[in-house]
Amino acid sequence: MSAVTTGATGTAGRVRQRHTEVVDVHLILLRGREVLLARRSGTGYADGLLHAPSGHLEDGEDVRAGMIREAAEEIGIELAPHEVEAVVVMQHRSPAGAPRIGWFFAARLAAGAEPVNREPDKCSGIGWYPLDDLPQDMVAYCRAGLAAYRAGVRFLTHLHEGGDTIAYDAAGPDRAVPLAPPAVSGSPS
Ligand SMILES: Nc1nc2c([nH]c(=O)n2[C@H]2C[C@H](O)[C@@H](COP(=O)(O)OP(=O)(O)OP(=O)(O)O)O2)c(=O)[nH]1
Repeated sequence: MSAVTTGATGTAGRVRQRHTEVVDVHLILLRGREVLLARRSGTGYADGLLHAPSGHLEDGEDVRAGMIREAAEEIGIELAPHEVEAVVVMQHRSPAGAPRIGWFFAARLAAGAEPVNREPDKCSGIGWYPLDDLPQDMVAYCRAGLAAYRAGVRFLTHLHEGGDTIAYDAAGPDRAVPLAPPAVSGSPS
């Protein structure tokens, strides 16, 4: 059996470009019914907006290891593998960007642990916000990811169209499209 390579010629002689996507990971760190959010600053993407602690997967990294690495790098929280649970997978796209695969992991703040802003050059501050009453000044897809988590929706797309804003806009179109019924009805514990 021959290997299929990017740019392989299809049966009709058409060159099929294999699609690739960046993978990013997002932490839903919970303290009771509050979630930790970080205000982006000086990064060139979504600056001024609240976002979950997050980052890009590195080459060869598994998604859970990437989440654990980002949590330590960005907020100084050391998580064991059994402490993080994959809760939402979302294909998302910025208004001017390419689609990405975003994984969201939930974790509970351990007793005695205290997150700190480890990347003040990229983040102007971190804080706790009510999961049931999320702030408006957020990255829209991230807010949709948290709302999906609350609703028990595990899989969704959130694909902006040109002209949308990266920021959540309560009056704008809702780009969240669930791909399966909620796994659990009601709020997660
Ligand atoms: N930097 C960047 N992040 C984006 C874009 N679109 C988009 O959804 N994101 C998301 C993915 C991640 O959740 C988050 C990026 O976090 P980050 O800038 O802290 O990434 P990182 O820690 O991996 O750092 P780096 O790879 O950029 O050096 O924002 C984009 O165009 N640029």
